[in-house]
Amino acid sequence: MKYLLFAIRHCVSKYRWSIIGSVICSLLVGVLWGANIGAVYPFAEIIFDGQSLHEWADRETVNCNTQIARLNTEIQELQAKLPQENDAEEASLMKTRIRQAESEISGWQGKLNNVEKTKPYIESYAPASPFNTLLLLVGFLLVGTMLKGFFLSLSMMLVARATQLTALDLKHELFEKLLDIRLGKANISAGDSTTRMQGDVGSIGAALEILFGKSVREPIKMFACLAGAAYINWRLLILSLIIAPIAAFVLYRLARTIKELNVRSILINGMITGFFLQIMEGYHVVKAYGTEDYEKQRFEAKSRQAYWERVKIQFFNSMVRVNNEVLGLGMVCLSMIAGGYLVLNQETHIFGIPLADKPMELGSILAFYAFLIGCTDPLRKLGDVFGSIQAGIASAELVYPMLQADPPILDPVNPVPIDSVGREIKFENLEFCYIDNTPVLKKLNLTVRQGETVAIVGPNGCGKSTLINLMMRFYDPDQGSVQVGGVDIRNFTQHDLRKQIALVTQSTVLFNESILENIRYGRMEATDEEVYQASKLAYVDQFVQTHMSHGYDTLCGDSGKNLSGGQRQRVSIARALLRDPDIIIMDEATSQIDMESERLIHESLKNCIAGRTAILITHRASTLQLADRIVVMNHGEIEATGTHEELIETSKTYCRLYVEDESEAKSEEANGEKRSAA
Ligand SMILES: Nc1ncnc2c1ncn2[C@@H]1O[C@H](COP(=O)(O)OP(=O)(O)OP(=O)(O)O)[C@@H](O)[C@H]1O
Repeated sequence: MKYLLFAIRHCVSKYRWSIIGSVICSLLVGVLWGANIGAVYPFAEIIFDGQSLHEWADRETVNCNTQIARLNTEIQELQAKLPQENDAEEASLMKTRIRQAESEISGWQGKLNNVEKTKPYIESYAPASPFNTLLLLVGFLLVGTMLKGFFLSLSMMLVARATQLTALDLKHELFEKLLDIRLGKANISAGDSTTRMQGDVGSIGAALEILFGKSVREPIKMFACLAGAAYINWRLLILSLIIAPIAAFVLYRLARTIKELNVRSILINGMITGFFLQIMEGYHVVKAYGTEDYEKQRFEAKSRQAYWERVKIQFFNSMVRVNNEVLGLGMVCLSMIAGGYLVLNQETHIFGIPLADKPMELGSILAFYAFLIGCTDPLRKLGDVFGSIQAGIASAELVYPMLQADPPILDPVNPVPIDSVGREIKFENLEFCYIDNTPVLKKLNLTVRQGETVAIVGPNGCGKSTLINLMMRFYDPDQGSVQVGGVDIRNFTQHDLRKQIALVTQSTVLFNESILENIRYGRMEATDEEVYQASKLAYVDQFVQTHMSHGYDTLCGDSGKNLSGGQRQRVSIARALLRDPDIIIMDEATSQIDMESERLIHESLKNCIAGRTAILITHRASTLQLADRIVVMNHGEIEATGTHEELIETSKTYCRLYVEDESEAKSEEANGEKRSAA
């Protein structure tokens, strides 16, 4: 509940007028609900007795006075007899009877006072004939019901406004947070993020809507009925409520179980979402390898697990309803037995326990039952929504810790302005591991001078991309530092740092936007003209003009699937060129580009890296030619540094990579020639 309280607090503090308005409306609904039920009394006592309100008031005045006089006489007689009574037991009975009679007198007196208080109003406003009194009551019921409906819908609208806006705020806050906390080693999967954003925020919104709606309205209605019942006979009401603590305990136990089941169900759903996203992403691999049945079975197994959790939740939710209905019925049954006994025997006590000031009339006991039955409807409605509140509590327990988590990569309190330093990049004694005790970088030292172009080569998995991840501050090193201009990059704001860098990643990430917008992502404020300029330099313009039906407005599709691998790479390079950065980082940027494009791009790359600090991770000999220096990495360490010729002589790893690469290139060239000859 602690976490849902954060959402409640937000809703109350930010949308307080809607909440206050809805509570006032709910109060009016409750009062009108109780008043409508209370109309049973005049129907039973007055109308169906063939009287008007005037006659009823007169009759009641006479009746109360008669009863008070009768009881006074009885008391006087008993008091007169008491001194002569020698039998102690008899004397005690007489004393008890005197006390009962006194209590009855106060009951009749109370009723007399009420009747006398209402009499002037009845005389001024109430119709004189019984039928007109009936019409008045029916009119009162109709108007009461219509007003109740009006205030009910107003309350629902105000609650929906406040709670849905709270859910919206939460969604925005979570989106912003997710943009920060997926950096570093925190392992928050796409499935979990999606479930938090889609399902859980909705579930919190629904729980708030119930909490400020039904959970306020229904207890008020219940309270109005209980107040009505207590007004008629509070002692009988307490007797009726004797089973309430047991029901409350059962409810408490059920609440815990339902919440735990909801947490489990949400986690399983997160897993299913993650699995589903993965299958949709790797759809063509599934088709190509014919693993549809295998994936179907895996999906069915996970869905079945989720199904069982839902079934269990529904079972316990139904138990809540049963519990509430048993409570409501138990209250009515207890009051029926006790009240029936009092009315039928015209008694005020049961087993010596006083349950009424005066013997109850049929109208009073019928109104009392009506009020208790009036309580069962809110109880049933509360039972129905109880599960949704528990689901909201469970969702809040998953969403709020995420919102409150510190981003793994933090900006410094007093950042150094990045413009005040040079652009030399230094990796100093760098150590890093993704998984504990599995070092990926081992005391790595490397300096890239300002304006220098360094190519990094090395076998798969040796840590080249990790180096880039640390340079971009997607992760912070375990030991050592990455420096720009001699300053540890942790002293710059992340925004400032990344603004100086254009990154072209291994897997080209494009969004399902137009080609124009995908390129503009490099610098959001760039004009169309600047985008076209960068496109020409990266040879995007070439294929846009010839292959794209809607030119630069052509959509790239999910993850850029409407473009070929090489085209995606070129869009990505255009994006980096548009950024006009001080530092360029390319991770295998040219791997998917055909030979002709590669040649042209290299020309533009040459211009692009001129005067800039550049790190190129590549295996391609042609790209290596752009580098001032080549660094060979192996097993998370720098194995050798030098020019191509030097490394051929000094580095076995480089020699192996380069020779393989060269022979690969040659065979590609030969294949190309064969194809063109054919
Ligand atoms: N997010 C991650 N969690 C755990 N281990 C990771 C993660 N990313 C990379 N690794 C591991 O770190 C090691 C270095 O990976 P890295 O991507 O830096 O290699 P690389 O030199 O860029 O390889 P390649 O040439 O194949 O791109 C690998 O053994 C890899 O399995």
